[in-house]
Amino acid sequence: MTTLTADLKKTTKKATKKVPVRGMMDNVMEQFNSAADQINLHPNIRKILSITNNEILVNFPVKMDNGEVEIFTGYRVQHNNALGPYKGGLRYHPTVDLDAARALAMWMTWKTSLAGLPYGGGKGGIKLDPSKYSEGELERITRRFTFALADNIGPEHDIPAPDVNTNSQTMAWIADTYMSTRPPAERNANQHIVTGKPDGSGGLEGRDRATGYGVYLTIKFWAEKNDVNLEGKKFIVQGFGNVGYWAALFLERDGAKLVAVQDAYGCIQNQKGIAVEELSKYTKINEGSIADFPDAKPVNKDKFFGLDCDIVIPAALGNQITKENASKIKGKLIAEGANGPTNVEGEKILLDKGITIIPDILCNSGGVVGSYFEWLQNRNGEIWQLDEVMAKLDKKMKESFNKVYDYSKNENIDMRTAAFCIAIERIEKAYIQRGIFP
Ligand SMILES: NC(=O)C1=CN([C@@H]2O[C@H](COP(=O)(O)OP(=O)(O)OC[C@H]3O[C@@H](n4cnc5c(N)ncnc54)[C@H](O)[C@@H]3O)[C@@H](O)[C@H]2O)C=CC1
Ligand SMILES: O=C(O)CCC(=O)C(=O)O
Repeated sequence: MTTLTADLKKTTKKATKKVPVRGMMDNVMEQFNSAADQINLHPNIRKILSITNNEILVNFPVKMDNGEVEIFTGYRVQHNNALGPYKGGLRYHPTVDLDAARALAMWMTWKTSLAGLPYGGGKGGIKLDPSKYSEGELERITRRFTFALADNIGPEHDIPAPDVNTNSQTMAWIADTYMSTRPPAERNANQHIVTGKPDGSGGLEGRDRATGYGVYLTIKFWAEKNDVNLEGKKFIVQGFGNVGYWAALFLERDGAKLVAVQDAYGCIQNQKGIAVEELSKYTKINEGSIADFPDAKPVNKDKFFGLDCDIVIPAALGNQITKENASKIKGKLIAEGANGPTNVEGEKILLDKGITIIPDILCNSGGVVGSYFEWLQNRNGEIWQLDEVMAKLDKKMKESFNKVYDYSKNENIDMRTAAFCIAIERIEKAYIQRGIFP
């Protein structure tokens, strides 16, 4: 008995000593609370925004190519809809869980608010590694997931979009499945149930490049404000998918030089420059991977963020820049293509070193702005041209960038806190105008 108690005590002591791993929710909540303190947010609104409105978890069966049935778990978290329907992507990745979906949904609320869109925030996905499934299996998984979610999403209620490991094909399957669940006369009026569709099926020309273009624009705007010439500037990109590829391409076209890339399969470097289109062509014949690209040398992935460069673009997953690697970063500017790539501890180190961070909710907001254009296009029965889309995107990104930049200078705070303050103040105003808190 004594021994058991002593053992229990030992275990408890050990357990309390253990350093907890920071989840994505810890980060988004710390970011939110520090902005809420800055603007002295109404306590009732702080309570509402600290929690998600709805959390949908679905388990659904799908028949695999070998005839066996596998059960998948999908999520859709709807954080807040004070400004309009929930909006945000669907991610297919082994790290998808409730904590990740909650945090990503919250970031969407701030992002859509900051961008001045009539949307709230949502996010979701399926916990799976898509590389383990055939195209046919992924189609059946997507259709089953859509069917399971169908009563909880809608073109005026919650509008999904692409994210990690989902693309225009995934969105086409979702649109097709969702529309088939509606009465025949209403089917075509539901095309805006998802954005990021292929441009032959209601998609918007330019949505494919919208996020990466927005990342590039925010870097360009920052460079202009700070008298920096992008010509010859070296940049590194983590993630060479939709966001990383397009951001790199636009930066290269402006004279900057891609010198290192990391993806899920490898990490490569060439200080003389890596040709973006050549690397992209290579990934298409190499199962999506950058590994062993002939015109670059492999690098240990733990060295990636410490490589010599001027600009760092994390464009893969969350929690990548942390207290373990932040002090090694040599770039003077971080442009967050990914959602939540820098955790709070990593950010503190970067800010102390005088490194500027263009925060995710501003930097990668070109994607959801493009999605808004697609949604309007579908709703109004229009077809927009590429040059028109890019010009409108440019204008929207510039407005957001200037708002955040000026707020940050006026209040003497970092750009993330400034972006959060602007986003939260817009939602606070909506609640107060509605008279919820007389
Ligand atoms: N697609 C969009 O329109 C938007 C995406 N984002 C964010 O941008 C990020 C990237 O999204 P997409 O480019 O759409 O995804 P994607 O699926 O097209 O590409 C993801 C890339 O990240 C790489 N990657 C995955 N795990 C990695 C790891 N552990 N280490 C290094 N690289 C890894 C993959 O190999 C791939 O190159 C995500 O954080 C997403 O939430 C943000 C706004 C909009
Ligand atoms: O295009 C959208 O609706 C949202 C894209 C997304 O998931 C994001 O901005 O993180």
